Amino acid sequence: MAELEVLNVSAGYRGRPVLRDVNLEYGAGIHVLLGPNGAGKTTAFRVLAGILAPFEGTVLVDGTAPHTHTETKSLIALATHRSALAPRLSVVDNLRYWARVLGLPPRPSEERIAEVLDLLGLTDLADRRIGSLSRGQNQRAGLAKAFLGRPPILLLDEPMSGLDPTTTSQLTEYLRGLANEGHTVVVSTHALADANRFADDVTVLQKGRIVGRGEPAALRTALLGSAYRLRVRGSGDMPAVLDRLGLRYEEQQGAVVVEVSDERAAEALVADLVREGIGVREVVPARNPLEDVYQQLQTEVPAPADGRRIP
Ligand SMILES: Nc1ncnc2c1ncn2[C@@H]1O[C@H](COP(=O)(O)OP(=O)(O)OP(=O)(O)O)[C@@H](O)[C@H]1O
Repeated sequence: MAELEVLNVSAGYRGRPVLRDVNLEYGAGIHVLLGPNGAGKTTAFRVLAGILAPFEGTVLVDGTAPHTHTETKSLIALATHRSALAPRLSVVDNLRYWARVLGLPPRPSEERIAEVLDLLGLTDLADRRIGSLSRGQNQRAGLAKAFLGRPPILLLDEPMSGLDPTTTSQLTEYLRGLANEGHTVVVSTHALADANRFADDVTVLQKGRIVGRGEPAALRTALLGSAYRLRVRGSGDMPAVLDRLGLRYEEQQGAVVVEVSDERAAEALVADLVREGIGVREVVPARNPLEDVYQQLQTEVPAPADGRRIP
């Protein structure tokens, strides 16, 4: 396990800041980085990986900086849409090259190469030149390279983009396994449903600043207040009961969407409905809380937050 710390980091290009005063600490788990186009996610990954030096502040992995310590940098693998693989070499020869760079011994490295090829559905494409692959296949080859040396810290910039649903679900299962083994996995994505499903916590970046961090539902509450929308399906005259309870609701496609303050209020609502003789068949959040967060980002800039998790 490795701890990744980002302390008061400002960074950017040619003196122009993109990231401003970013503070984060990441340990074992799957950490999702969310933010609109241009928010600074890729820049953050380049800084975390030790590739782009910050203007101010420090990045530390278990106490040492990847920007100045090669051994520390080798604890981190970064996968972006530019896989940095040699286009004229085959997939397998690229991986053999990187296995040598990583210093993996030959026999186990051939086994490991076979494993990552299989994991990413590349076994049949092993002898194809990188330059002849489709975008999704190229993306998979870049991920295979990142996974090869089992680094304690994985930084994956939009790893699911361009992947088919089967590969996406195999990948998320693999990432969960790594996180359970103690790896630190940081993933950026625009796929909110995926993020909501696999994130241990979400960091929201907007215009280079962290504006929130936490588990998706907690983040939504912290950024948008406590309104929580539930889709309730049940028997009986639910609208009349909701009127009596003084709750705001709207009817949608055979269900009622009710606004309550938080999860505890949702539990109280179910108890009230049952007490009123309504047979509740289904209670689910009306939509992914991250969609609310994302939608809000399009309209206003929340106050900056530090990178600590919202409990
Ligand atoms: N090499 C570079 N030189 C100068 N400016 C850059 C460079 N790379 C990125 N930028 C600028 O930095 C800002 C943040 O870009 P970045 O790629 O980090 O955003 P992002 O959140 O990853 O976006 P997306 O979701 O579109 O991938 C943008 O304004 C971008 O134009």
